[in-house]
Amino acid sequence: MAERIMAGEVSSNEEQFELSLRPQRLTQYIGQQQVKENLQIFIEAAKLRQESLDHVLLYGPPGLGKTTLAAVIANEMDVNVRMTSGPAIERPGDLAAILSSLEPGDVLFIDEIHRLPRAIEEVLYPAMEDFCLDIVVGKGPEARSIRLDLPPFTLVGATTRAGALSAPLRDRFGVLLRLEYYDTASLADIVTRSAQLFEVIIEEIAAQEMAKRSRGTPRIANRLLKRVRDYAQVLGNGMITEELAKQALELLQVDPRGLDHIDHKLVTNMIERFRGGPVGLDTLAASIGEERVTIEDVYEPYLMQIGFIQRTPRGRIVTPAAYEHFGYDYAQQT
Ligand SMILES: Nc1ncnc2c1ncn2[C@@H]1O[C@H](COP(=O)(O)OP(=O)(O)OP(=O)(O)O)[C@@H](O)[C@H]1O
Ligand SMILES: [Mg+2]
Repeated sequence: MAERIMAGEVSSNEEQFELSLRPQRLTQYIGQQQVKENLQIFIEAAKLRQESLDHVLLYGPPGLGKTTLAAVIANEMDVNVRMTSGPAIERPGDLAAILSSLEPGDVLFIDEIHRLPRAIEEVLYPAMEDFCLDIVVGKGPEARSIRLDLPPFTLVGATTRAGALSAPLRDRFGVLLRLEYYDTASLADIVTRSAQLFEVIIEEIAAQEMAKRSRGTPRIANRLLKRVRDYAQVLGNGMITEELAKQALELLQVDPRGLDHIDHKLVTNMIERFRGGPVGLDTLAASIGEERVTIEDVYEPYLMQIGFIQRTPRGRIVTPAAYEHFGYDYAQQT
């Protein structure tokens, strides 16, 4: 399947590209004002006390900058960051090895922390709480548990679904930060900053046009910039003007609200075949030939975020705003 441009998730060949655009310090990290203000205070306080920063849980939809922020936190604390993810840690010993290799104050970043197996989570509890590891040595009646001290460290966990985290794990984080979708102004700043890093000249209106279509997500904004830059080099003189940006975005089939052909298919299907709903998730999934979870986790959240689809006890419904956007007459359907 072709990679979807408007997906919030990272695509397979994108990591190097993203790395080159990552802000390093809090001042370069655009938007998320409240998150930054809180972090600034906690970081400063920890530094004053010469302690490690409290454990931090970052949660929010994909592509909003959780991984980036974890690295920024380490930079601001002047420590190293060690990056891993829930699915990558298979045995308790893997985690023990990582923990015991940390330097005092280091940041351990665990992405997709909700996917950590339970047995491994249990190794984390004493590590987070008392900076120690409980290790069982020997077998059978000879077995005994010994306690190993760890250097103080900061666990930064990231998840797209805070609700999927077990309560005991969630409770061990001192700082919970929820990343929000970005507003257009912040996204335009991100596009402009990235363009500078690429050494591409971009008109402010063009940056705004791209920002509006980025679904509140920096990852998508940077991805659109990359594509539009290609058009600018091939069709223009390399400069991204308003005119060129609009033309390129049209060729990429991204509409003015950041919706693509998949969103289009989902909503128009609901309008044409189900009179705008209510329609149950399973029925909807079958009608467009998709998995139920894909609709729930990937297609639907942004459409709900902009108020085009609503969830009701009897199923999903299409709102008047969506009728208008896709050129349907709402009055005629009801
Ligand atoms: N606040 C920001 N300012 C500037 N650029 C940002 C910001 N947040 C994210 N980005 C850019 O967006 C891209 C995606 O960010 P990142 O990989 O940190 O997202 P994520 O939340 O970890 O996503 P995922 O949930 O998929 O792991 C990166 O290339 C990063 O440079
Ligand atoms: Mg990430």
